Amino acid sequence: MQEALQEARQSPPKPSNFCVGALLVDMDTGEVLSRGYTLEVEGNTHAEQCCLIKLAQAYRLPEERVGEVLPPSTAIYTTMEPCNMRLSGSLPCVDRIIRTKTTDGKTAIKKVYLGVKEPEKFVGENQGRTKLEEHGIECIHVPGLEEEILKVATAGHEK
Ligand SMILES: Nc1nc(=O)c(N)c(NC[C@H](O)[C@H](O)[C@H](O)COP(=O)(O)O)[nH]1
Ligand SMILES: [Zn+2]
Repeated sequence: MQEALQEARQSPPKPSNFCVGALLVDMDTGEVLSRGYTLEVEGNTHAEQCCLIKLAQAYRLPEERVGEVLPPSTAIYTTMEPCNMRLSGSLPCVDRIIRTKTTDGKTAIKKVYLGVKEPEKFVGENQGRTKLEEHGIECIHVPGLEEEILKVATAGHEK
């Protein structure tokens, strides 16, 4: 989670979203497969989305096929819980995580480690965790960095 927070610190602050950082990790080997932060990839991109896009690009695949190159027991560490609705209308990260299907039809991402729940500033209560759990994806809150994560996440918000 510390490494994800390091990523978040690189995100350009904006009043209309949160600065978030994320890592994709192979749980069997501990290898960091990809890392990203909000707005890293061009467009209005989220940290989790950037991790998936960058890995897909490395394999010359579109993001929606990234599940084909993810190990079967992948975890995503994200400083803020994945979004389940976005004001911009872009596909939420919960759906991007769920569609990382491997060839056996299961999701490659099995665990989501999150630093904080999403503050109810933009879209009210984030129901993402329920949806992830319904798809057999375990959500684990990693305590201890909440204050720092939120300070970084809201850097672009008016004081
Ligand atoms: N988990 C997560 N990772 C991010 O990288 C990010 N920026 C958010 N932010 C959640 C917030 O709800 C949305 O940023 C707003 O709803 C605005 O939506 P857009 O980002 O413009 O699509 N959440
Ligand atoms: Zn998102």
